[in-house]
Amino acid sequence: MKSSFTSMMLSHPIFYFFFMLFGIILLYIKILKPNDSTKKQEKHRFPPGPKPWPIVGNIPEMLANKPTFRWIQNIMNDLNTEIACIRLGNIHVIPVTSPSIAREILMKQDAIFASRPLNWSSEHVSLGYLTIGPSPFGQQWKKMKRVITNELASPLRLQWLHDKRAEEADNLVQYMYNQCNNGGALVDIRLAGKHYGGNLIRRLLFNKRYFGNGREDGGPGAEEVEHVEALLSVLNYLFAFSISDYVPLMREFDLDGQKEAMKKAINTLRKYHDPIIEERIRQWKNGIRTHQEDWLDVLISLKDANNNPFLTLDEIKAQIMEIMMATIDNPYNNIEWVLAEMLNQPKLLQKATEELDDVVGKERLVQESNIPKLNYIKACIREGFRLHPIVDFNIPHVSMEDTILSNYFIPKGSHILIRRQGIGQNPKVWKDPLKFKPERHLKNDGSNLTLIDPNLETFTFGTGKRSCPGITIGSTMTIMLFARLVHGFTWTTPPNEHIIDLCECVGDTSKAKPLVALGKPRLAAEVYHKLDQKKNI
Ligand code: HEM
Repeated sequence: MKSSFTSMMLSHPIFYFFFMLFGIILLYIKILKPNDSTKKQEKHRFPPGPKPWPIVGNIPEMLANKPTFRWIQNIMNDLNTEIACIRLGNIHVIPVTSPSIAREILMKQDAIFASRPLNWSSEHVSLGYLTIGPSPFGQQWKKMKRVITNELASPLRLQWLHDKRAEEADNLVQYMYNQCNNGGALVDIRLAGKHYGGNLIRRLLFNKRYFGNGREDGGPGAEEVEHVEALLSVLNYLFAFSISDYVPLMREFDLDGQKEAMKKAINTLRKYHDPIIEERIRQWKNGIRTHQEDWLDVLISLKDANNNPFLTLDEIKAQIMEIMMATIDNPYNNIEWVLAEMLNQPKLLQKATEELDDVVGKERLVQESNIPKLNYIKACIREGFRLHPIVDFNIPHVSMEDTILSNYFIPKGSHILIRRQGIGQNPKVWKDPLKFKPERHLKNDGSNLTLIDPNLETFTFGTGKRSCPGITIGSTMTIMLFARLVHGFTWTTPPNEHIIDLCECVGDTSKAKPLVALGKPRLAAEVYHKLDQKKNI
């Protein structure tokens, strides 16, 4: 009875009608019916940008218009837009110059935009995404972020490292004094700033300033010059718009020569770092070392729940290289620009000096404990970060799902490039955006100023999940570097230069010519001589 009913139904035309209808519905749901992403895309357009070619997108224009960051700046200026879309291969690259869109990315939609792009250079430098900066959002990033935030850069740990920082701030003054104590001399400020940063970070990580024999006058030896240049060179090649990052078929090739140059710089760094790290691990294993003295000791001593080392050798090596790189570039670039701008407006320099004399006096050197009272000094540094960040593009963020940003469709996998300089010089946000005016950062109530800008109108450290974990140490270093230079010495333009040339490099946002200024000691001679005595203790 049952089977005759089934066969009757199967032979009935209505069955075929419903069968076809069901098939069509399925087809519609699976293929034809727009999914969420297509719906979003239909309602919202991509941000404005140049029309892409099939497959390669805008790569041909990118290759014809080096440096890429200036090409992107020009596209945004021509389109008069604060958000754009440039297709490189099949990747949507989204540059942004508006603080409100940056807040949407890093605050409102932080969970969506908290990843990083996968590419050859970051994979290579992080030994396969073992470190924080270039790692995509995930367990490894969380593990290493906790290590830096809780173990290395916590307030207690930074307090523990105070004397090492003080020692390098003293060394800076002594090195400058040695150069100009005979009635004044021309001093290379960029060199001094770079090596203060290099000395400081080597001191914090390895408890040493010099890899080699060093120099009596406190300046960098050949090894330290090579070390700092290699750090800067690796930074230069990270996220440097290599074609192979956008066209997967090209991954194995080195068309722009970037891979070779980066490998060379990484090998230089490993030549200096690895023997120290390996020897130190041996010392801890053999019980020769039992007392923590620096960040390397802290990293080696971390233990998991079973009392095994928490970090592998590769994790320690890669993370140390990343910390070195993260520390080196921002402080020296900032103070070089700030001093250059202020040499062209000597009244500002005078105001900064007066603040230091009021707060510190002239009988001793400025110390970290003075920082809360140095609001004008901090305003100058903030103004430097606004106008002259070391690179225009922040480290790229990657969208982990399709989303809408400022009413535009942003597909999953897009690379978001928040333009630090674009934000800092945005005329909708800042009056006279190209003028160096520290006063704009001062608060009327005179309360303690910091270098952080929670509104992201100056994009210095970012915010949200991928924000900088080195804010305190980075701020302290930059402030101390600038304050020691201004408090300890008078600075004027070189005799044959009435005005400092403020042109930027074509290839990046650094000052085209290194700043050289005429320096003279301005404190009592005993203040500098005391440093000599300390050294001899
Ligand atoms: C004045 C000095 C510094 C400035 C201006 C600065 C700025 C920044 C910025 C803008 C970012 C990217 C934020 C984002 O992607 O949205 C960043 C990330 C980072 N910074 Fe700094 N930084 C400084 C010093 C340091 C120092 C001293 C350290 C290490 C102790 C450090 C470690 C890092 C790390 C590990 C990241 C990656 C964070 C992540 O991807 O989760 N930075 N920094």
